Amino acid sequence: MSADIAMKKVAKDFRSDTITIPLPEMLDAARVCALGDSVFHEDPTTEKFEKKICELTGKSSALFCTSGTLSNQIGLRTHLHQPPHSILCDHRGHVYSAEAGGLATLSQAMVTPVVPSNDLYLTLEDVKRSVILGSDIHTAPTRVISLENSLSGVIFPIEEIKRISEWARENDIKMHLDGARLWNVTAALGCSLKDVCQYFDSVSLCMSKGMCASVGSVLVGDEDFITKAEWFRKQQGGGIRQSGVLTSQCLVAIDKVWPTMPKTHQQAKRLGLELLKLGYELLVPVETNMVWIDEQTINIEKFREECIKRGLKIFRGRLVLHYWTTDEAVNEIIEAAKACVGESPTGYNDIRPQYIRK
Ligand SMILES: Cc1ncc(COP(=O)(O)O)c(C=O)c1O
Ligand SMILES: C[C@@H](O)[C@H](N)C(=O)O
Repeated sequence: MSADIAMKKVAKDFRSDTITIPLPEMLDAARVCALGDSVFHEDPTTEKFEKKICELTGKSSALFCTSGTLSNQIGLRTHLHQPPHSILCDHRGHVYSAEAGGLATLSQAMVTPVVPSNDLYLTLEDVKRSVILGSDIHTAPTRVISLENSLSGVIFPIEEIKRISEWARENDIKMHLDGARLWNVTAALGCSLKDVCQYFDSVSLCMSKGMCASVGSVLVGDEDFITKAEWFRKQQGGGIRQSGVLTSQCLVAIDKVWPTMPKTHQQAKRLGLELLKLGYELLVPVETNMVWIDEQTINIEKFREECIKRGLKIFRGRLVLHYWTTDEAVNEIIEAAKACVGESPTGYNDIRPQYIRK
């Protein structure tokens, strides 16, 4: 498939930002980048990328990983030692709901999934209500609090992160952030990655979603943490060789894609507003690149049909916008929604992305 055809296809794909394709400049960079064996730390491009990520996040070490699942799971495993232990996270959290049970197998960890009382993000009060402290032999004490930012496209307020982080540190609990879309959050807030990462012992950032690289994520933390995480990466088969063909794309993404995210967010806000004008409701506010239609206010099957007619791809009520989304595609999905006005709603809301493929 030619690049032009690929770009036209992805422009109309609202299923996820995982479907994004590399920019031509990324593939050009991959073709000419310096290469070496990155298991021996001899791939100059990957060393350069990891150094750049350290500068941006304020962490002393970084580790390129081939997926967000890998970076999350080895990050959480690295914080853990001898079971019984548990991880506290949002009940919708990807580390818990969509990483194939990795916490149970690789980390032998129990999970405390918490429903946020505000339906948007966890508060310190939510955490305190569910955290497991002490050493009662009936329990698996909480060793890590794992947050996600953004989650369902919603920004986790930094003030609340600060409150949770300060309390966690007082109680000797580690903080991990699944920052798969932290690029979107910082672009929306106009803040730095450091501003958010400072409250966490480890952060996983995805390069293959809104950032458009074909593969990859990166885990950051202090030197001892990343040294141990690299061990688990190797154990899980993630020690790859000339990774410069991938990290060269990631370096271009930082310069060429990250700065365009406010435009994507504006497109999402416009789409959300037009849907509200048509009488539909949204499950969460549009704060970054996701629009969640409340499926109890739309005939989701009719909507899917109208999208297919227009060559648009969706799963269900979650609509995800990205670098390749065009204004024309946004106009077309609005027209598809318009064609459903008056149809009796039939949907239900499953807010876990991996279950919205039906
Ligand atoms: C919030 C979040 N974290 C982690 C991941 C995992 O990333 P990957 O698909 O690269 O394993 C995803 C989705 O892919 C995600 O949406
Ligand atoms: C489905 C899930 O794994 C993916 N990260 C998405 O949000 O589309």
